[in-house]
Amino acid sequence: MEDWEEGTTCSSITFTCDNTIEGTHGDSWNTDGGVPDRDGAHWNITGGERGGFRGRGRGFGRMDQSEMNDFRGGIRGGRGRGGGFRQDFRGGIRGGRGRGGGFRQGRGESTSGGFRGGYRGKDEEIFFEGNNKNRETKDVSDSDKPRVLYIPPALSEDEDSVFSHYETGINFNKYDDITVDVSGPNPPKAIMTFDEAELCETLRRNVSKSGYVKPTPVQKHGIPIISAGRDLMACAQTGSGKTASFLLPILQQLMVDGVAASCFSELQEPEAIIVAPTRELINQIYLEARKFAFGTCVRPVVVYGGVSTGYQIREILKGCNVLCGTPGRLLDMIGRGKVGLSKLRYLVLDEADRMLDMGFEPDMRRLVGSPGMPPKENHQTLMFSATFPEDIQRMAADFLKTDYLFLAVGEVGGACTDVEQTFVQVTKFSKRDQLVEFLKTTGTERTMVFAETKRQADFIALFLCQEKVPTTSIHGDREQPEREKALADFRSGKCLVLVATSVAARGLDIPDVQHVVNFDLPNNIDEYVHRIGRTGRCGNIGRAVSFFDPNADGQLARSLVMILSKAQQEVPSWLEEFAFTGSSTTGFMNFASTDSRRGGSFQDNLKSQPTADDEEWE
Ligand SMILES: Nc1ncnc2c1ncn2[C@@H]1O[C@H](COP(=O)(O)OP(=O)(O)OP(=O)(O)O)[C@@H](O)[C@H]1O
Repeated sequence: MEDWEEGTTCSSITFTCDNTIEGTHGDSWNTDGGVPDRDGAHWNITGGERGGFRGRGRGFGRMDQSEMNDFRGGIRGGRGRGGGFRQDFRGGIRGGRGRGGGFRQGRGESTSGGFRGGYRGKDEEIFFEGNNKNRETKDVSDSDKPRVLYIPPALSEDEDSVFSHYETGINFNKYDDITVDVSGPNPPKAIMTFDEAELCETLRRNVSKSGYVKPTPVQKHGIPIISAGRDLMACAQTGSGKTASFLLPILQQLMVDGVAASCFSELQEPEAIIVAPTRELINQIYLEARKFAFGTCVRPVVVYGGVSTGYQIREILKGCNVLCGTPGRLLDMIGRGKVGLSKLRYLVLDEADRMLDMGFEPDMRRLVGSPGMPPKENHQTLMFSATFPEDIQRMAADFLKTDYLFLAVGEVGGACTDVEQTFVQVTKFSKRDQLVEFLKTTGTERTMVFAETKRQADFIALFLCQEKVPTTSIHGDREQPEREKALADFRSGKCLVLVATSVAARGLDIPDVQHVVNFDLPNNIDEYVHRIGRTGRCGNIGRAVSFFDPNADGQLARSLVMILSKAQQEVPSWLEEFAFTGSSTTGFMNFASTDSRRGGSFQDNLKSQPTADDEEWE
């Protein structure tokens, strides 16, 4: 058995609203007396003296407001290991997390007042432990990466499930009115219909089975640009079909060239690599690729953290033409010699501005500098996002041929105009009540609630469960099976509310999300644009409600006013006043008006704002 081969799979846990958490291995998550850590020790979560969140027997719903809102100072404890949502709804909550990456705190250290500087975890693999029998016995210093055993459930091959999709909305045809600007030398002519794309028969059929009748603007322009062999930086609003705009021309070309997956090689050399910043997003892109490639000989594969490496290697070795991955796992596969780059023809960066900001840029440089990677002149590089700050555009040019095309559909970095944005002025102590009030108005409609931190997300989820709102949560401290289950429960409607950190802000395409609530506003405007873009997708109408706390969110006010005005939405007078007379005059307006090669932007301050969280992205 090779080093990467792992035998055991783990089961998922259940996160329910009846104040219980169940592990399917029979683990109890009752924190009475503390949560066992990986060494079998217990850390105390009950001691007020040690900053403990006084948990036992105390319902979250019965906390007073200052505790709820000030829990940052009141939670302590390192992170134990073991799968499951280490939280006791009766009051306990886990604290800091002991993992290899970033600047995270070690096990057993207090999170209160701790430095949360880990931008993203590098050593992303987590040993998912259902019980002690599965525990990794390797010396931690030898491998601080505990082995991941999780294998995702097998995907259905049933056509109905492969092609399941949601309907386009009433504003789908309004996409045609959006101004499109293509800059750069000799752009090819746009197509107006999918017929003009001259797709192979199977691809054409798959497009039609996906419910696509006519292309969106980014598809009308993006497809011929990619088919013409050009490099591309494309910016189009959230939910407007960027994924198909790169998948279709890539698959089309691979099919024309007769590319077919082969399992007769220990080294797989994909023709296309697609990278995205989060596990859920790359998995979604993979599912789209699998859908469009259905019934063809082109085989997409996905690799991302939190899943058994051995399982993913076996998947790659079955044949791999289009490899979708988060950067860490992708580089790992290349480093292990399972993936070769010499046949690479397409490199796609989805959420490209995120992939090139300070969190992922080194990995992207490592990827393009990997042995065997053809020089940029010999492959196409394609970048997509709804936001493209100028400084990132300039840096992105390093990865592109000099004659790349810049495609701007509507305002670069603008919010989706189908999302009605409202703002409620709050204090940090009134947010919880405001959220409950708001959720009373949404009935059975699906809502995503964004919180600043993982702990905040847990607290809100827990609180809403106590309020009998079926809620789940997704963030970087949840193990992969939990993350996948949370998304599945939200997608299926089992949970009407998904509380999330920024890990779910970009790209996720979940049907019928009618509302987004910014319980905490993000600290940069691009993230705001992506978050509210989880609703109002593909011509559907959505609503975003943001809690604006002047004490915390002042620096965002000017950018918000700009975003609202550009989306032709009403700007609350108090927000405008605050933006231009208050303390926010140094605010960032971190979006470009156009192709950076033309100059002239709305950027007051060109610094790209990193996402200020300690989130585990990939
Ligand atoms: N031409 C089309 N006709 C009908 N539906 C489409 C079309 N193009 C895309 N869609 C659907 O629209 C939804 C949004 O597409 P997609 O996820 O690619 O958006 P996006 O632009 O990448 O968004 P984000 O910026 O949030 O990542 C998906 O469900 C997709 O299947």
